[in-house]
Amino acid sequence: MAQINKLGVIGAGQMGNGIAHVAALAGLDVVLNDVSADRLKSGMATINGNLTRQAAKKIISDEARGQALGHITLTDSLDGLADCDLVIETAIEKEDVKRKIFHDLCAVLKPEAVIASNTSSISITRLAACTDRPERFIGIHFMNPVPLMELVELIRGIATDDTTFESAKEFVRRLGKQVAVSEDFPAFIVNRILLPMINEAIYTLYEGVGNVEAIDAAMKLGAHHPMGPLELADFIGLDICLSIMQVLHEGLADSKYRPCPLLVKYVEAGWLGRKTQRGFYDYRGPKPVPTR
Ligand SMILES: CC(=O)CC(=O)SCCNC(=O)CCNC(=O)[C@H](O)C(C)(C)COP(=O)(O)OP(=O)(O)OC[C@H]1O[C@@H](n2cnc3c(N)ncnc32)[C@H](O)[C@@H]1OP(=O)(O)O
Ligand SMILES: NC(=O)C1=CN([C@@H]2O[C@H](COP(=O)(O)OP(=O)(O)OC[C@H]3O[C@@H](n4cnc5c(N)ncnc54)[C@H](OP(=O)(O)O)[C@@H]3O)[C@@H](O)[C@H]2O)C=CC1
Repeated sequence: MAQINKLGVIGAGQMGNGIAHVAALAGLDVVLNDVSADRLKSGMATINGNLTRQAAKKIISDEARGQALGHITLTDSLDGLADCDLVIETAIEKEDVKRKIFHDLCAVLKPEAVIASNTSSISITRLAACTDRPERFIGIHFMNPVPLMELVELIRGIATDDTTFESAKEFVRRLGKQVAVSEDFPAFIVNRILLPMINEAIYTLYEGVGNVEAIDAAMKLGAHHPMGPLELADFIGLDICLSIMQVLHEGLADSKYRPCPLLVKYVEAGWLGRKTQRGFYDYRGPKPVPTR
């Protein structure tokens, strides 16, 4: 089984910085890549902030915090990932963007390295087919926020070999997370169940059954969910929610997965949730205010 010592992470957004955070804490060398130098800087600032909070709460020691930061290097070029043992792609949930990344990555990455995608919904078999190593390609799907969530889904493509699967399992265990194995179907397990629920909450808002506050309170207090579905949608990112619903709708060809027109409208407005400071809530003031 291939030992993973050096990890590459493509995309320094909320998932990329979370994966870099937990891998560095587990003692792996991490190279974090993004197309934008500003994104790399803000990703690193987020990691630093989250590690500092964990140290302040005595979840980790100051020494562990310092060591983790020392394990992370930044690069704005895929060449910087050439000698990684495993590279996890965490760019936006658009298949054409991911395909281009894998095409360019394969040209520079050592042949024995494993490539993974953190995609929320896209077929692993299809992504693997655009690489030079479908047998060493796998879905490693972390949950958000990565430092706090226990689960990682592992998804084998049709060609993924046993060595790659076992290495990925060992990697996830080393990060202290639990594995759930999913077959390669649209949106896998967690999002196959979670996203239709969120989409239904948006329909509930669209049809005027309740307002934002009522819907979130109903599910928090009435079903004991830690976050209301609209608050959670803002947290995930409304662009990501829409992409997942589109993959479910197209992949399963069932109208029950039709993305709510209100979700489409928010994304078209650029109101993507927390990351753009506006979604079902407006985050620009001292406390989130419902937008409906
Ligand atoms: C879309 C996909 O493909 C798949 C997905 O990921 S779907 C999304 C899955 N995730 C969820 O469903 C999350 C649902 N929410 C929760 O479980 C909880 O609200 C939560 C775990 C996020 C927060 O827990 P909570 O009990 O509400 O506590 P809360 O007080 O808000 O936060 C606990 C601590 O974690 C911290 N925290 C939040 N995000 C963090 C992060 N990224 N890194 C480190 N710490 C973080 C909080 O700041 C807080 O610390 P302080 O008390 O020092 O402020
Ligand atoms: N949000 C969530 O709750 C979860 C998301 N996921 C999945 O993880 C992936 C990332 O999501 P998330 O972190 O939320 O998204 P973000 O939008 O927060 O981050 C994506 C990052 O990738 C960067 N990026 C875009 N194109 C490239 C490229 N060609 N090369 C390198 N970096 C690039 C973006 O830069 P820029 O902004 O400059 O374009 C941005 O920094 C998606 O596939 C998503 O479905 C999985 C689990 C949970």
